[in-house]
Formats: sequence, structure tokens, C-alpha cells
Amino acid sequence: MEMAEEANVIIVGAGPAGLAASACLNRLHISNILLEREDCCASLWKKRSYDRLKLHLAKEFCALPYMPFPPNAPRFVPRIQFIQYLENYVSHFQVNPQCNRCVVSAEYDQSRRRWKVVAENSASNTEELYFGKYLVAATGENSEGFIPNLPGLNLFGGDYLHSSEYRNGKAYKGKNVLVVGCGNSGMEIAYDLQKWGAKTSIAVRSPVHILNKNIMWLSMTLLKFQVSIKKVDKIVTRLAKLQYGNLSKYGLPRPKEGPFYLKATTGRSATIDVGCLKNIKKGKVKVYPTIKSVDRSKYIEFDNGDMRKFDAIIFATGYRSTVRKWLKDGGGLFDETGLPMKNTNSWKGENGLYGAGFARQGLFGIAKDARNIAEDIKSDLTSQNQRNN
Ligand SMILES: Cc1cc2nc3c(=O)[nH]c(=O)nc-3n(C[C@H](O)[C@H](O)[C@H](O)COP(=O)(O)OP(=O)(O)OC[C@H]3O[C@@H](n4cnc5c(N)ncnc54)[C@H](O)[C@@H]3O)c2cc1C
Ligand SMILES: NC(=O)C1=CN([C@@H]2O[C@H](COP(=O)(O)OP(=O)(O)OC[C@H]3O[C@@H](n4cnc5c(N)ncnc54)[C@H](OP(=O)(O)O)[C@@H]3O)[C@@H](O)[C@H]2O)C=CC1
Ligand SMILES: O=C(O)C(=O)Cc1c[nH]c2ccccc12
Repeated sequence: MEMAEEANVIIVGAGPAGLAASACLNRLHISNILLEREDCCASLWKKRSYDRLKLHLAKEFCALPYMPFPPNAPRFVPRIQFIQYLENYVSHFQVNPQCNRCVVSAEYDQSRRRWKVVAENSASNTEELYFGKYLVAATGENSEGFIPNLPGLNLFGGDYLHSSEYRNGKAYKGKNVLVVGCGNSGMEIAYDLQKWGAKTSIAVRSPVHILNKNIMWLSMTLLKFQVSIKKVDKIVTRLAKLQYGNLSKYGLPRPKEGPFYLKATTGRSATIDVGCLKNIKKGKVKVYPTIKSVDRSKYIEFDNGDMRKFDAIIFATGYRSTVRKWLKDGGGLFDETGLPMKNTNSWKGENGLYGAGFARQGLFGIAKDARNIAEDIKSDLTSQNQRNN
């Protein structure tokens, strides 16, 4: 075990949430160590996203604390420009991510009243020890891709991959490709595949809300001005019906609950259409119900009995949090799935444990979390100093 390092705060994860938390602490001159498993910061955006990806919330809802996007930035910031923004943010606030450090355990030492964090340094193949009075979990709601264990998938005769491994449709021209999932990844990847000349189908399991970016912008603006989720959902659902009509006939029924109620209660985002819906309506992208089984001859059986041959499957079936793989105890904040327990706030736990980026509000929520966490640590340190003096 290498030398131990100590700081007031240990932050795990150097995505937008960890970067923002470190920047807010730096502004308050509170020492912090930022640990990142990959060889770079913002790895989701640099290494686990597809080429055509853009922020689908308007830039005013995506800025990190104390650094708005430049006025000449597009309203919906492309992935490459967002990465540049994050790099500028890192240098402006002198954030210093310790990369190639994968945290494998973090537990609270009651006797010493501090967190003990163990990280594997993949560059030097050593284990490192870190101690901090506070711990910020910033490993993300989308820390690892999820592929369902479908019957026969291990025998499938074609290729299959998770959406986080998809970059573009170049390799699929002329091929039969099935996208599983109609979230934002699934619908945009299906759109991209069709543009690249793939014969594209999408498997849809549950009802889904489909909005466009303008309806989304209006919703976010209303929410920002404290309009209730119930009212926003009523407005949004009506606008979506006016915009898109009845989508059940295309295999895309809407859920009973509103889109923002579902985002707040399940974390599931409404799908913001980037053009795939038009292709579905024109029959250029075929919609199937969910998969029943897969077999070695590349045939896939769907719940409605349809059988179809595919060369590849792209699982746009979402992500999981990995917090509880390294955080031994939920600390009064995280449940066994690595997401905030119900009926707690999403950013503050016990014994100096914090969570940044788990508010189910994406970048919009991250900016609030980072400020709240830094202010809370500052006031805790101040009251301790007053007690000690
Ligand atoms: C394809 C895609 C598009 C998205 N688009 C938007 C959007 O337009 N708008 C929006 O608001 N949100 C969007 N999101 C949500 C996304 O989660 C946020 O934008 C943002 O990336 C969350 O930042 P984060 O720092 O919380 O998590 P992440 O960006 O996931 O970063 C977490 C970091 O922690 C690191 N890490 C994980 N485990 C460990 C460990 N054990 N030790 C050390 N480091 C670790 C990871 O390597 C990663 O760098 C999108 C998500 C996806 C998947
Ligand atoms: N900026 C942008 O443009 C983009 C943003 N994002 C964001 O990234 C996050 C992740 O999005 P995404 O990757 O789409 O994941 P999501 O979790 O949003 O969607 C997963 C989809 O996969 C389906 N699914 C899951 N398991 C199965 C299964 N066993 N069989 C069939 N279908 C299944 C789900 O259906 P069910 O409802 O039945 O569970 C759902 O439709 C979201 O917050 C999203 O907003 C993603 C892409 C682009
Ligand atoms: O795309 C994401 O993952 C986001 O979290 C951004 C987002 C989509 N729908 C929302 C509803 C409320 C706040 C943020 C979002």
C-alpha cells in the first residue's frame, strides 16, 4: 500500500458533478482530492457517448456553477463543445483530477471521525489510501451500461453491444440492426443508424413520453420558476399530443403519469425526439414490442410472436449506479441500487457523506448539488473552528 494522502474532502468521480464539487470547494479554499477511475475527466462524454450527441437541455440549464456557456455557444451544445467547456472549467477553477484511480472501497472510521478511501492506481498497479473528513460520491447515475439477460442472448449469432459503446452507424450500412429501448439513447441511435443506411428496427417495451426540444425548454423554464410538476405535466402532455397526435398506432403509447412526475419518481427521462419519430411514421424505422428470446441463427422472437433475423443488436437499455460497489454503507443517503433512498434529499447523508449528481435532474441538478455541498461543508468547518477556539 502506497503512502496515504489526506484532505478535508475526498471526491469520487471526475465527471461534471465531481468537477463542479471540486471547483466550488476550491473557491472556498477547502482542500479536496478528486479521484477518477479513467485516464481522463468527463469520461462519459469523452469515451462513452456517440458522435452526434448534443446536450438536449438548452445551455442555460446545463452550465456548471460560476461559469455560464459562452454567448456564442449553440443553444443545444454539441458533445465536443461540451467537452471543451468542461476542460475550460477544469483549468479556470484549478481542478486537479487524480486519474487512473478507481475507488474500490470507502468507509467511515467512527473512532477517528474520518473517511478511509482505498483506490487502485491502474497506472502504477498499486493501492492507495486517502483520508478525508468529508466524502462526496460523484460517480453518476449512469456509471455502467445495463444489458438485460435475455433468453439465448449468449448464443446470438450476430454482434451485440450497449449503447455506450456505439459511436455511429458506419459499420452497419445495409445490415439489419435492432435497437432495444426507446429512451433518448435508443431513439437517437435508431435515427443515426437509419441515416447511415442500416435497416433499422426498435424494440419498445413500455409506454413512453416523446417531446421536442422546444416543449422541453418551456417545461424546464416553468419548473425553474417553481411551477408545480403537476401543472407542467398537464401543459406538456397537451402540447405533445397537439404536436405528435396519437402515437399508440405506431407502437408508442404514452404513459398515464406525466413526464416530469416520472423523471422525479423513477429517474426516467422523457424522450426528446431528434427526428426518429418521423422515420417511424414513414415506416423507415420499424417498431417491435419487447424481445421474448434470441437464438444462434440470428433470429429474434418478439412478445407478439413475430420472428425476425438481425445482424446486430444495440442495447439502449439504460445504466446503473455503481456507488454501492465501493461505498460499504449507504450512509443514510444511498439505497442498495446506489441511488438516493426515497424521502431523503439527494445530496446529504450522515457523517459527512454527500452525493453530487443523483438528483435525477442531470446537469441542471448537478449545479445545485455542487453549490449546496460546498456551502454545507464550509458552514460545518466554520462551526467546528468556532467550537475549538
Ligand atoms: C448518452 C447520455 C447523454 C446525456 N445527455 C444529457 C444532457 O443532455 N443533459 C443532461 O443534463 N444530462 C445528460 N445526461 C445525464 C448525465 O448523467 C449527465 O449529463 C452528467 O454526465 C452526469 O455527470 P456526473 O458527474 O454525475 O456523472 P458521470 O458523467 O457519469 O461521471 C461520473 C465519473 O465517475 C467516474 N467513476 C465511476 N466510478 C468510479 C470509481 N469507483 N472510482 C473513481 N471514479 C469513478 C467515471 O469514470 C466518470 O468519469 C446524459 C447521459 C448519457 C448517458
Ligand atoms: N442529450 C441527449 O440527447 C441524450 C441524453 N440521454 C440521457 O441519458 C440517460 C440514459 O438514457 P438511455 O440510455 O436512453 O436509458 P433510459 O434508462 O432512459 O432508457 C432505457 C430504455 O431501455 C428500455 N429497457 C430497459 N430494459 C429493457 C428490457 N429488458 N427490454 C426491453 N427494453 C428495455 C427501457 O424501457 P422501460 O421503460 O420498459 O424500462 C427504456 O426504454 C437519460 O437520462 C437520458 O435522458 C441519453 C441519450 C441522449
Ligand atoms: O437527459 C438527462 O439525463 C437529464 O437528466 C436531463 C433531463 C431530461 N429530463 C429532465 C427533466 C428534469 C430535469 C432534467 C432533465
